[in-house]
Amino acid sequence: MHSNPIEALRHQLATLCHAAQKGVIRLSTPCQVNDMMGWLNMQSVYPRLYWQSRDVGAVEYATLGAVNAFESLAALKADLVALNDIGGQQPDFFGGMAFDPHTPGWAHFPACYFLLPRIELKRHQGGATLSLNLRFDDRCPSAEIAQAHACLDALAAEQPLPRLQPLVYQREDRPSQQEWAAWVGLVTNLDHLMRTPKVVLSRETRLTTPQPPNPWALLSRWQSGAADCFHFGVQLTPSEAFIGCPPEQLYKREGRHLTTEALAGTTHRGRDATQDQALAAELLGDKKNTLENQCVYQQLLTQLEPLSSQVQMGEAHIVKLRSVQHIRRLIHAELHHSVTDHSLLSSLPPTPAVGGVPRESAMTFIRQHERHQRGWYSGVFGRISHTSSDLAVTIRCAHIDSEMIRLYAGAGIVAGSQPDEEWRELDSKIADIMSLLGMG
Ligand SMILES: C=C(O[C@@H]1C=C(C(=O)O)C=C[C@H]1O)C(=O)O
Ligand SMILES: [Mg+2]
Repeated sequence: MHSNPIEALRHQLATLCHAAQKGVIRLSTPCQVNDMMGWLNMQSVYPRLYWQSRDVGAVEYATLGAVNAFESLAALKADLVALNDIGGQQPDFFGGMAFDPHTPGWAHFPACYFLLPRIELKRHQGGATLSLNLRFDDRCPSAEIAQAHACLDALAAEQPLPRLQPLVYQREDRPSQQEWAAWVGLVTNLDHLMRTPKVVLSRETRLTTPQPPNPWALLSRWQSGAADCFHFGVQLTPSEAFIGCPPEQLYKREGRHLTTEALAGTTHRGRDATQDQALAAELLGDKKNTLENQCVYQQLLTQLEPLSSQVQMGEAHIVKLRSVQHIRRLIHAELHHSVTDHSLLSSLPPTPAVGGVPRESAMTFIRQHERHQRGWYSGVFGRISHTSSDLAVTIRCAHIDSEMIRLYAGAGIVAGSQPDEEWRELDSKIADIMSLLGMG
């Protein structure tokens, strides 16, 4: 990126008459960028965050710093209401949530964390825009302006991402395959199935390595092979990153209109088109996989019913990803006027795509058995604003720190689940990222 956009923002900031300002002020300028992650990787301001939704040609966001950060949905909601009362442009908030706020998660990841970025680089079909957010509330306005100046001064030029090197690592799975088989046995025990028809069990795969890869270089490669997925990355601090390419939407809200989906039920990809289609047809007709999907849509319909004036569900169809295929059903709803992102995020996650049915007894099983910390795996990540919100379920993801990469995968255990098949399903869910790590 050239220095002119930064100059342009400096100029706007210098001529801003802050005495007359209230709420969030956004200064923007057009700019040029080649590689959003190549830009992000060079910056020294944290948090560094990347988000791109799943739709074709979806806007890409790369953000730096935080004007505000919220560690509870209630605090975020209060702020959205306050800003809307002031009027004017309504900003985007970015962030995520852990799978289970009631168990200890990852050390530096709060159970809920959404931020209003200081700097936002946005790439859309027509080009790119660099924006600077300022906030005029009870804080000292001149300190706010000084901080904004300091942030602009810290911006560095984009550079190509480093090359990925083939990774040398030691692998350790938690649970082991043997423990996994025992858990699947417990969940598929008839008595247990009567009370808890589905539990999504998960595995943490630790890859210990002397030199972990650059998370942005890895995400960039991963993204290029995962076109039909969401793409996200976040570094709250320099030493840790959480990245992923999830195929699953938690929900998208445009005004009162909500779109969500039941994505569950899995098979692998075929060797050729004929085998691939045969596997897809088999998946759609399979009893165990149909049940996995049904558990998800039934629960979503039940939860949306009191929040909506109308709920509709589409036909079951197949989603083909690089290494797996899934069953999906889309759901549309018209939300009642009182329903906010706070209400949606308080009721929908964790969906039975990552938790189970009934939710509480599935969670109890998971809390009693899983010894790894899921943290933000199988949680939520995305963008929230007054007018529209867009959130993914954080599956197909990796946590990277200075010593290891942690990969996560889960599988819905229902009547008919076989331990070895479900274990293989876990492996196919991490196959994309494993091949990138091996290849360098
Ligand atoms: C839990 C994950 O995926 C979920 C489980 C699936 C299944 O068991 O068939 C399929 C998609 C998701 O609902 C994961 O990828 O980690
Ligand atoms: Mg499954």
